[in-house]
Amino acid sequence: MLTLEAPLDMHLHLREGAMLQVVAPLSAQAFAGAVIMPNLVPPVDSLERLTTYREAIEAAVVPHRFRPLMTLFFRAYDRATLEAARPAIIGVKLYPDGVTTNSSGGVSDLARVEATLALLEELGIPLLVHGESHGFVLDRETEFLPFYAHWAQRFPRLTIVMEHITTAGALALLDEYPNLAATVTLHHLLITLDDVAGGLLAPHLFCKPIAKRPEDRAALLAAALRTHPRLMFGSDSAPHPIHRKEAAGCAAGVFTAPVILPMLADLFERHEALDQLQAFVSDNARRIYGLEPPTKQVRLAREAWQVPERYGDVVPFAAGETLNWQIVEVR
Ligand SMILES: NC(=O)N[C@@H](CC(=O)O)C(=O)O
Ligand SMILES: [Zn+2]
Ligand SMILES: [Zn+2]
Repeated sequence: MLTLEAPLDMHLHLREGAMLQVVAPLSAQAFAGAVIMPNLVPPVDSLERLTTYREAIEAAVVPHRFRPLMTLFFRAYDRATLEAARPAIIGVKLYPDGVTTNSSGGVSDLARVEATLALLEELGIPLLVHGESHGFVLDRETEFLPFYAHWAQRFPRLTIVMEHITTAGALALLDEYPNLAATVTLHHLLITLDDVAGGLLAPHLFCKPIAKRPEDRAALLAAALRTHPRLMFGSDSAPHPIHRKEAAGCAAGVFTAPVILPMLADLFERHEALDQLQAFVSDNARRIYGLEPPTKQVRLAREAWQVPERYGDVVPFAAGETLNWQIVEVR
């Protein structure tokens, strides 16, 4: 038996409409809260849109106790806009233009964001970043690291979260600047590029940033298992309908929401690190963001269950596989 207090998913895509209705309850059952990504079409870039979206999420998760921690899509907002939004958001999410799903209209010139970063620093609003360049696909995260380093230095009181890191290099950067934090996904602790493209092409494992080399995975896993104090769990669960995944031109995103806590329990158990899971899935995030999540105890037991092949028209990670752990009680 394993009990987790207020697990948090610090990077989550819930979408809108029918998809929201299918996926939101899955996260809301298992987690006390989640950081909700703003890359809708059009993006969540005003307080009005954000409020409407939060209300749609709250309606979709009834009766679960679940706090959506909202983010605004990065724009060159003025001070008044950020001050008004501050009580309603956990941070502002920066996407370089076109680097990932629904990121068009993101930042096209990273040299021109600094006035906004200065405002975020002054107002105490964290900056969350999809940190990839437009370079060669395996080098994109590495090529972005100098921007993180530069901003961390230039804005020492700004909390900068490197979202879904996939490389040993990004992890190393964490130790250089105390105002950097990072999220890591479940799938990047488990798979490498070989799982995506080394055999038959696996569209349901295709995501941005793409899974990297075995040594990157090993470094990420080691940091998660010993729970690096500035590393948080963020699933980046990113559902797409099956016709967008099993297609010429496969959409990027892995849908892990239904399997996260059982698979994390299994992974941490296999590495004799179950005692570290609480810090990784909750305590670190609470400390880094200064969060007080709703109380929620999630109990898992070592009982086998089979992952469904589909949730609506979305194929989950580990579809059809039998997992060793399952959630047995939520209080
Ligand atoms: N990770 C992904 O591959 N896709 C995400 C966007 C993102 O987080 O970059 C999505 O919204 O589908
Ligand atoms: Zn991203
Ligand atoms: Zn994401």
